[in-house]
Amino acid sequence: MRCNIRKLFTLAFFVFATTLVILSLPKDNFGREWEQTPQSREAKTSENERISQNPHGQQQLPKQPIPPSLDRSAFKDPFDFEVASNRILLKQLYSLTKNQDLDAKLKNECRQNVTLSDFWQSTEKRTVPENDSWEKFYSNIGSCSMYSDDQVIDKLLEDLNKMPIKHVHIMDGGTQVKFVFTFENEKQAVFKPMRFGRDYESDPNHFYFSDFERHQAEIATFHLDRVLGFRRAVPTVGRILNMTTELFDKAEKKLKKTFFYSPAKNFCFVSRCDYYCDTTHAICGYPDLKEGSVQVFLPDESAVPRKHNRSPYRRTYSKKNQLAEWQTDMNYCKEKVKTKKLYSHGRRLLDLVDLHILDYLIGNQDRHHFESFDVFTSLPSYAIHLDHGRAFGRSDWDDDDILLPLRQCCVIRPSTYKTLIQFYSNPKSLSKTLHESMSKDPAHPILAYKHYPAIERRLGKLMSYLADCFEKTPADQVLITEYHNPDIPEDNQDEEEPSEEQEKKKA
Ligand SMILES: Nc1ncnc2c1ncn2[C@@H]1O[C@H](COP(=O)(O)OP(=O)(O)OP(=O)(O)O)[C@@H](O)[C@H]1O
Ligand SMILES: [Mn+2]
Repeated sequence: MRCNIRKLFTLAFFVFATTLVILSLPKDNFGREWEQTPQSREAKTSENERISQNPHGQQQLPKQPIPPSLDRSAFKDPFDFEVASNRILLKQLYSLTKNQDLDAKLKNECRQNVTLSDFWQSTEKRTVPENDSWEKFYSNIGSCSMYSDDQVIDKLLEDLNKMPIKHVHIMDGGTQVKFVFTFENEKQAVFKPMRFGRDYESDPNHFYFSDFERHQAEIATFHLDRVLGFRRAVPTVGRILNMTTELFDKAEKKLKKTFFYSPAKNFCFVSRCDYYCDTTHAICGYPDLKEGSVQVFLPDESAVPRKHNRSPYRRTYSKKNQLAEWQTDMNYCKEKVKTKKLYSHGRRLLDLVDLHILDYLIGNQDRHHFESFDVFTSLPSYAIHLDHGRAFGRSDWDDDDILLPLRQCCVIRPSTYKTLIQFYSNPKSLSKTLHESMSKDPAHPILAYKHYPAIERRLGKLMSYLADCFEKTPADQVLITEYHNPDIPEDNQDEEEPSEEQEKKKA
């Protein structure tokens, strides 16, 4: 009897101790990480599924989700994280730039801001039509920014989102699936379809040049560009389309042929392009709805020509030689960029820095070229912010190489600096302002909320790189409205470096 009681006690003690041990064990690390970042229900299920199916292997392609704008309840508080600017860094920046009159400087940034219609009127006595929102946008293209009148842009975005579509063509050029929409008024736009949910993170084993395009990155970058005051990105809006009536029925023959019903009875297409236009990567509706980005077509190049320039900060686009010269040589800007005709005098070096600041915030490693309008003959042209389909691929990682133009050249426009420091020091953060702007899009929410803390984190690092520049270079040489290299003669100013087309013709 006594023996049995002792056994019972021992057993009870053992069970109690085991329970205590189990309770005190740390929870699965993946689970904790995911609980920390704000995100949608969609992310939790797809990511947890991915991890449980394949904890250490390659990412699998996630299922195509329903257009999130149809399921707003899935999105919780986007600002469930702390934005803390570094007071010491802020103080350091204020003190290093205390003698700089930013407002006086930024007045010189754009010496002559004219619209295309005013320019043609005064130089050629030509009147530009303004019959619809496309024509209004075209005629208001400026010599210092792509647009200035928000009402014109908002109406254009509304039309891009609502106007009935007349034809759908496969777009030539580029590498991944894109359509050209022709609307009732014969005006056009570029459509990029949604492939994955907003929470999809790029596979870390994929190169930037083989990553999937993301339609939401195009929309979000248009908004961020506007929030940052650049206004050099192409207006882009979200749109949910009916696969049958708006895409299939209006599609050209060679596109129509690629439509099919999947085993799940969803209507899908493959289209034709160089990458990911095959049955395993088919784009499917739910069951007949498809979301995508609609970006206004830039004016036809025969009327408003553009120059296509290869970026000096282009990556290698090669698996074998992965690092470009600029990624290994911190003197690259001084020796190889500031000395080039295109960058030695004028606005272009500052444009390049602005472009890379934007790219850093959005995580875009794919800046191989940039285009600029070749129409304001006597005025310097700006780099158009175009092609952001590969941005917002990772929220957990920052590629500081994207900022090398700033870190090496150490120049920045006073207006850009003013905007950045305002956002960094203000209680109304950059991500909040961006969120507010994107909320106006009919397909909102545009970004998975986990990208908001990523943007704030990157802004903090950007400010710290700026402080490094101010530490090693006098502030008045960093905050400039035009760059001029005293060692390079300025005489042949209008004889610009040949564009890529000219180089190709010569070859
Ligand atoms: N909105 C637009 N209006 C006019 N032309 C455009 C527009 N968007 C893109 N293009 C043209 O189409 C080309 C390809 O577009 P984009 O760069 O977006 O495609 P991509 O598939 O990302 O290409 P790549 O893989 O070469 O980067 C651009 O270089 C540009 O000249
Ligand atoms: Mn691209």
